[in-house]
Amino acid sequence: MEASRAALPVPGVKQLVSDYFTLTKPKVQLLLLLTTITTMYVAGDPSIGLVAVAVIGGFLSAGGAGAFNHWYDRDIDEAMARTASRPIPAGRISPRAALIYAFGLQVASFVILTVGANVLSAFLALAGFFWYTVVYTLWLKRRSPQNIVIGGAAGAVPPLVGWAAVTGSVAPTALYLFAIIFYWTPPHFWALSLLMKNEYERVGVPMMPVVHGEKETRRQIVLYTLLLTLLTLLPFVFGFFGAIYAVVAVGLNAAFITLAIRLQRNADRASALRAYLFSLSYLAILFVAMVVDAQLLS
Ligand code: HEM
Ligand SMILES: CC(C)=CCC/C(C)=C/CC/C(C)=C/COP(=O)(O)OP(=O)(O)O
Repeated sequence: MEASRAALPVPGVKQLVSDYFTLTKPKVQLLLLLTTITTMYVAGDPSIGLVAVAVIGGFLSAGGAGAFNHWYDRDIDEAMARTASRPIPAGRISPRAALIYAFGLQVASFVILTVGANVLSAFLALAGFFWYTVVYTLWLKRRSPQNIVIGGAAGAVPPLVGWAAVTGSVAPTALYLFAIIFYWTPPHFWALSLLMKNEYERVGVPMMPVVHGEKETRRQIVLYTLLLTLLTLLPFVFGFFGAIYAVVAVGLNAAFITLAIRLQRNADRASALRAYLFSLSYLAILFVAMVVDAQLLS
């Protein structure tokens, strides 16, 4: 017993800090927070202090949700090469500590947003946390190939948090931004899921390519990219944004549709990877274009 305990690696402080940071899914957070910050400048003229509050509050909430996801999925993460070295399956953080950390981060987020911004932004972040933990992670991820369509709504919440922090309300423009991320998520994730199909199949997660096949997944990617195109041009039609947004949106959508159609025709891994990587730039550039447009119009 003593011998096996002695054989376990004892993580140093640096490793531990890095592991707790990893639980928050920091790279995904970069894009989530970009959508929060840009939305705040579309909504109005926030102080740097308010932006900092929204960034910290948003990070803690989404980070708590990410930690919860690491906690619940530790069994399947252990069985997949991509995720086996994550802090919990690798044994560097205990499941109990991760779960306490997850709720601790969400509580901190609620307090910071309530005190530093307003209670509406705090409740919206809490709703995002609930949706990602309960609706996506606990309920849908292992049950339905529609998991990321419905569950993906959590990732679309950050603009609502940003908008509410600035204005104290949720206006139609904020709902449009929510809808854009909602329709962007399926092509973003399904392109990647084509590359991870075998692993998902092995651990029994019913992602689209596992349940309906790769051909149908590629068809759905084209379909959602077309829906996303229609949606991203609507704010322009309704006069929310001007010419700069329109030009950028048309260019981005043309590129995304081209990549989606190429993926459908070529059906190879390189095309799937290209579509996934482009999806990240697509969302970042679109949201930055909104700010440039909104700032120049005002
Ligand atoms: C249910 C919805 C979503 C699912 C299932 C999903 C899934 C994934 C997966 C599996 C990865 C691969 C990288 C990894 O292993 O962590 C990834 C990468 C990424 N996702 Fe998503 N995603 C979703 C929504 C979002 C949203 C809403 C955003 C931001 C607005 C986002 C931003 C990113 C970014 C920035 C990366 C690249 C991270 C890296 O390079 O490691 N995702 N996503
Ligand atoms: C406002 C708020 C609290 C939002 C939270 C939303 C949030 C953290 C979205 C992240 C989306 C994401 C990385 C999903 C991957 O989960 P996965 O379990 O399918 O991927 P994995 O296999 O890499 O763990």
